[in-house]
Amino acid sequence: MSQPKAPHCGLVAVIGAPNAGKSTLVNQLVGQKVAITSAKAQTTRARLLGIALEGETQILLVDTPGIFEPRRRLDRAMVSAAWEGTTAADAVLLVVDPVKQRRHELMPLLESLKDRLERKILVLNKVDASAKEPLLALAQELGAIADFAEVYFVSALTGDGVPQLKARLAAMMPEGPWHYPEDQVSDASERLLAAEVTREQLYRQLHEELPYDAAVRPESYEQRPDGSVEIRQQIVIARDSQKPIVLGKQGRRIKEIGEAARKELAEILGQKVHLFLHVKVDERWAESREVYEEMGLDWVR
Ligand SMILES: Nc1nc2c(ncn2[C@@H]2O[C@H](COP(=O)(O)OP(=O)(O)OP(=O)(O)O)[C@@H](O)[C@H]2O)c(=O)[nH]1
Repeated sequence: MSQPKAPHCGLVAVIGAPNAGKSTLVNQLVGQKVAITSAKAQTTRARLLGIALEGETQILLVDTPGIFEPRRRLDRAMVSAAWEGTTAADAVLLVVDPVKQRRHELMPLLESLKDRLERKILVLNKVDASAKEPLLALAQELGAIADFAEVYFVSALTGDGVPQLKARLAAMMPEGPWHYPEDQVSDASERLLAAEVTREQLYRQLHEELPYDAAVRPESYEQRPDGSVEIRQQIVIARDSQKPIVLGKQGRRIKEIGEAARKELAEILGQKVHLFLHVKVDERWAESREVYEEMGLDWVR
């Protein structure tokens, strides 16, 4: 792998309450879609890493799942993945939505930041949707709880303020060789990314009808000689009664989900995509080690 003359490389952990805009910010910092964003909270299950480049510096971003009260095993695994990603970081970004502050989720995060040695940066996001004065007051209030090295006001959506944040992050990264080739923006395998895209469509199209009880498992991912890619995935649901919801009348719903995911994938991968979806009922999927590992999560007791 070729390296620049004076390479710098470091890790930045991105934490925040669900829906604060972490995925959107990572995408904006990287400059293209890597992490999957959605209006529904807690959708980030797999740990995806965004890689941002700024001059000779590579910034590795750990986009963590929303941290919340863990109940099921799956939830505990998400929380553990979130924190695992933040242990050896060179900086921690706390992303806050100043409008919907979700204090019950924000406060424990702020508390836990107190003991952390990394450089802490407060990012007040969504400035496009909030008034200025309360923002300053909020920055002061949160700054009194955890000791932030810096505060940034950004809009991850429009990109406002993000270049400044990125330049500053780059300046904090230690000297060291790049970990990834220049053209790589994510270490998530394409299989996993493809499953994330389908899962996002599943949630987007089924809204509240199918809360968190579904997973998308990658089955196969094969390059065809004609330059296209054939992707097979399983939509795993917990109950038989959910099958008609996913399939829709005469299979129309799953067809639409597949079509939207296929289009998006073709765009991201830059090649023609053949996507095959199958629905499988597995009552115990949320307790299955295999499903966890496929999603890039560790199995926690
Ligand atoms: N107006 C506005 N909306 C934003 C901004 N950043 C993110 N959003 C929206 O907020 C919602 C949540 O954004 P995500 O990036 O998915 O949030 P997240 O923190 O990764 O969420 P989890 O995966 O649930 O932890 C989405 O609907 C985004 O479009 C912003 O700067 N301005």
